[in-house]
Amino acid sequence: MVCVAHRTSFLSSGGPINGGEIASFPHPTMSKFPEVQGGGSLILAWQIKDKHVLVVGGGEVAAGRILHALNADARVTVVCPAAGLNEEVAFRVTEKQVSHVDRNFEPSDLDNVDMVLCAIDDPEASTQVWKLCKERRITANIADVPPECDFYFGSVHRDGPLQVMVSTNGNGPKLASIVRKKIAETLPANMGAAIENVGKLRKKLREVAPNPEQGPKRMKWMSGVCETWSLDELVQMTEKDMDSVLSFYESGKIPTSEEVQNK
Ligand SMILES: C[C@@]1(CC(=O)O)C2=NC(=C\c3[nH]c(c(CCC(=O)O)c3CC(=O)O)Cc3[nH]c(c(CC(=O)O)c3CCC(=O)O)/C=C3\N/C(=C\2)[C@@H](CCC(=O)O)[C@]3(C)CC(=O)O)/[C@H]1CCC(=O)O
Ligand SMILES: NC(=O)c1ccc[n+]([C@@H]2O[C@H](COP(=O)([O-])OP(=O)(O)OC[C@H]3O[C@@H](n4cnc5c(N)ncnc54)[C@H](O)[C@@H]3O)[C@@H](O)[C@H]2O)c1
Repeated sequence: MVCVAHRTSFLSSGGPINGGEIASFPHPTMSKFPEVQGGGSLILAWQIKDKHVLVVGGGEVAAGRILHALNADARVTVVCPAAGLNEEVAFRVTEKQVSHVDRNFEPSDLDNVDMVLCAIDDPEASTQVWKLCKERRITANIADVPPECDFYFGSVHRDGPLQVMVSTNGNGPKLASIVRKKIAETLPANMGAAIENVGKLRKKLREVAPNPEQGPKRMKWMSGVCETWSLDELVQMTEKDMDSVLSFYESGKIPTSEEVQNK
């Protein structure tokens, strides 16, 4: 997941203050704190693993929703007459990647459901699904009906543990897809692999320094490694290298890749 703002360097994250300068604020409306820009969405990385997602409909849009939910390890049930399933959704049913209820939606389908994704070509029925979800306080997205969405989908680039989501907040979904492709083109091909290795290293570091009091030192050191090692070096980092890097932690030193290789 990419997070644009950084908790300790928000001043340089493109707010109203140029270049992160904290000198003086002659303009009365200027503040040393980031300007609030309402009208956005709260972009989160929803942990839906093992939760129950109900997908209403089995067409092309439903197929996309199902893939997003499965990629997040959710348990997915699709309610849709078998005759209405498109090739991809039918494949997921045959492969038992999803459970299938072979009929039109019924209110009882909402029992024990954590999230509803509705993508049907029947506006009246989908508004009914939305109303029932709200009565039962179930989080829902009705495809293409912004006023009937607790959240919108976005255009997603995926590379291993990395996910980059682009939202235009309902203004232009096609443009979201174009911006996503542009962003993806600028990323190095090995970004996902580098992130995987950093994930492993962080896990090992927590084993070496498990105490909460170590938190600030641990985070500072980990950030230092990410800044010191190039992406290619992070991709090449072996388990043995990781253990070697970790042997420097106690001293606070951040070794370069060469220092680790020569150790
Ligand atoms: C990003 C993406 C994610 C996904 O669905 O996975 C997504 N729509 C995608 C494609 C797409 N959707 C539409 C077109 C046709 C061209 C066009 O109209 O532009 C295309 C292009 C195509 O198909 O290539 C039609 C459309 N969509 C919505 C409306 C209703 C309205 O605007 O009022 C209408 C008009 C219906 C009409 O006119 O009748 C509404 C929504 N669509 C959203 C998400 C949410 C806002 C996201 C944002 O603003 O960033 C939101 C609000 C709610 C939601 O559904 O969650 C996915 C691209 C994935 C990718 O390729 O990477
Ligand atoms: N947000 C987006 O990205 C986006 C893009 C294109 C279309 N849409 C919208 O999403 C909806 C679905 O589009 P599609 O292209 O997947 O349509 P589609 O015609 O391919 O699929 C509709 C599906 O809904 C099923 N269905 C209809 N009534 C049902 C009911 N009561 N219960 C269960 N299943 C039912 C049909 O059997 C079929 O499987 C449409 O409203 C469309 O406008 C959204």
